[in-house]
Amino acid sequence: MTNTIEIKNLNYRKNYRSILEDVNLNIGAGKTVGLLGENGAGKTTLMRLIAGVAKGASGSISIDGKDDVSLKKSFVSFSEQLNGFSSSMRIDKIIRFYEDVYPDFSTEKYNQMAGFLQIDEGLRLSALSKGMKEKLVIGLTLSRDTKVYLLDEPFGGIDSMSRKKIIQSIIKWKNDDAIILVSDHYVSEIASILDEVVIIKDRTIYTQKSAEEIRSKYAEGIEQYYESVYEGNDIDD
Ligand SMILES: Nc1ncnc2c1ncn2[C@@H]1O[C@H](COP(=O)(O)OP(=O)(O)OP(=O)(O)O)[C@@H](O)[C@H]1O
Repeated sequence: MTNTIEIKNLNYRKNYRSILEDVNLNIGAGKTVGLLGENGAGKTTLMRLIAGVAKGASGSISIDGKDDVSLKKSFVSFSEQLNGFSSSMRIDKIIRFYEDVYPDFSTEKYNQMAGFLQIDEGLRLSALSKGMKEKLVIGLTLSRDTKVYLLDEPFGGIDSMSRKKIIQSIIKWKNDDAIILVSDHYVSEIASILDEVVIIKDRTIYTQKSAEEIRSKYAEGIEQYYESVYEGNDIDD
């Protein structure tokens, strides 16, 4: 199988501080991967680098063998927060913007998700709660047809019923060969759909393991494994 995301010797500094060091990571086509790490570990930074939003790293990040920033925009759908939009903008205008900017954006797919996201398109951004904004970001991100979806801590403010529905829709709509990388501090709800787990610790990729391997070693599953890594007592080969 081809490696759809291939990261080699990636180093990134910001304001004279090292943020990521010697990151090497391969993610195969079709995988749903949990990117875990404590606050400030570098999850968002790594996603911004993969999406081509953050620049200035050394090393390489290629998607389907191509390391070209302009192509990344068409290959990667990244759940950026809606900071670029004015808070007085109406949701329907934001959706029209996505339709114009991303030729792969499917309004039909968005409308299907909107059924359970229950976001009134007539509202202005400023009228949305934290959880409603997060739902909108997820809906917009997943409604594109791309090779890679990056969901950065997507569920923080979302109630558990909606989380479950969103997770079901991820399974339903994901193309077989698309990659989903989803970051979080804890994983209990998404654990069931993960094929692999990647943990960032000490500015680098501490481990990448298949979810199956973790489940076979840890009775309580991925959450327990993640905690044991951070407590420094993971059972390893
Ligand atoms: N614009 C910036 N300028 C300087 N340092 C930054 C900037 N953005 C992030 N950092 C630093 O980079 C490190 C990684 O931050 P990042 O946001 O990628 O972590 P994270 O794992 O996503 O954290 P969280 O779970 O809290 O969102 C942190 O130490 C943070 O202070």
